[in-house]
Order: sequence, then C-alpha cells, then structure tokens
Amino acid sequence: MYVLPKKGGRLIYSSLILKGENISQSYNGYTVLNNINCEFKKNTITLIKGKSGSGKSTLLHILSGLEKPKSGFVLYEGENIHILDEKQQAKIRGEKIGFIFQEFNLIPDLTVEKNILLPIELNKMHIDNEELNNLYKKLDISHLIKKNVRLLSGGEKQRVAIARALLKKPEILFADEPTGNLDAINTNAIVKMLEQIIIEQKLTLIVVTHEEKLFNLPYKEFELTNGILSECIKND
Ligand SMILES: Nc1ncnc2c1ncn2[C@@H]1O[C@H](COP(=O)(O)OP(=O)(O)OP(=O)(O)O)[C@@H](O)[C@H]1O
Repeated sequence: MYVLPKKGGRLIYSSLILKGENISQSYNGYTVLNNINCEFKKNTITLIKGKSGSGKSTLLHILSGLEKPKSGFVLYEGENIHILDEKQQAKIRGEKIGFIFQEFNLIPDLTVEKNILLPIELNKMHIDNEELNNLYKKLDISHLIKKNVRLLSGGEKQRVAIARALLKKPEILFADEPTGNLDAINTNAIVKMLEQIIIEQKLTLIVVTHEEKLFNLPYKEFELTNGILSECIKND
C-alpha cells in the first residue's frame, strides 16, 4: 500500500504504486525530460508514446531505478528509490521490478532454462517447480527450455524474456518496445499472454510502444513531446 505523507496526523492510503515527481534529465546541456510528474496505480496498463529520441527509454530507466534523474525523484510504494543505498535499490529492482526490452537482452549461449533462472539465482530466491512449469506453459515455452537461446525465433526469445522477468513475480513490469522486433502474429500472441498474466498476477505494466491499440484491456496513454509528458485522450 502506498502511504502518502501524513495530513493532519492521519496517514493517507491509496492504490498508487509508483510516482515520478518533477523528473528532469539532460545530457550535455540538452534537456530530454523537463519536470515530469506522473503516477501509476496498481494493476493498470500505461502506454508511453513519442517520437524517436523524445526520451521514452530515459523515462522508463529513471522510473525503474536504473538511471538517476538530474532532478526530481521516484517514489516506489512511497519510498524514494534514488536515495536508498545500493543494496536496498538492488533489492527493489531484483524483487519488485521486471524489465523487458525490444532486443530481448537474453544471455547468448545459455539455454532458455538458464536464462530464466539466472535472476532467481542471483537474488537467492526460492522457486517452486510447479510455478515454473505453469509459467512455461502460459508462455508456451515448455518445449524450448533445453535449447540454446541463440537458436530461437524473435517471438520465442521475447516469450523467454517475459518468463525471466515474471518468474520473480514483480509488482511492476517495464517494457521498452516489447513487440518492436516482432511480426503481427507474434505481437498478438505476446499481448494475449501478457494480458492474462496482468490479470492473474495483478501486475502494473508500463510500456513504451509505437503500436496502435496494442492492448484489449483498458489502458492509459501518454505522449512525450519536447520533454513534457501529456495524457492522450482517447475518443473511442
Ligand atoms: N546516457 C546518455 N548519454 C547521452 N545522451 C543520452 C543518453 N541516454 C539517452 N541520450 C539521448 O537522449 C535522447 C533521448 O533518448 P531515448 O533513448 O530516451 O529516446 P527514445 O524516445 O526512447 O528513442 P527511440 O524511440 O528511438 O528508442 C536521445 O537524443 C539520446 O541520444
């Protein structure tokens, strides 16, 4: 539960999971993000759109704690993730946050199984075999687990990357153009699987995408232009 500061001596609770406050980022004097404020509720889908170079990945990296903003801060369940020490930050990233990328970011020359289990081993987490097999089934990768990831198709690679991100049961999944390298059939398959998991695991999904109408579930859509994030009003 996200706890806002005390007001009149009372704690205020809300369903917010993540909040960015006055986030700015610039590189070599060039402003990419300009005082961005954003909030994400639990178990919701948010799409972030914008032209190439508008700062979408930068915003995702900052919101997930991978990158520190020049100013402003990110509250994860009320806690400023950028002022936590390295160990606490790693714990949040390791246990609460999942990330999937357009380029899949799998470790070449390891099997599917080893790629998926690596974060669990690194975070010294326990995993139940039945849960593991269920996830393999949901993502339709049971038949691939002993295969070297180099030999997989793009759609298979992304399903493996999703399994790797979801096995530790994160509360938030960040996805940076997760279907950018996939054809329409694989995109639909991935979206359906993600939607099923979002419902079952009450996941919060924040996704950068160029695709129109990617999700069937309700979602909010934002556009990043000239460093400013504005909500897109849908007319359908
Ligand atoms: N670490 C960095 N050092 C210097 N410049 C950076 C760094 N990271 C991003 N940039 C610059 O910031 C701008 C925004 O980059 P970003 O990758 O966030 O854009 P994007 O909207 O995700 O683009 P695309 O859709 O093409 O992936 C770009 O001009 C990029 O070159």
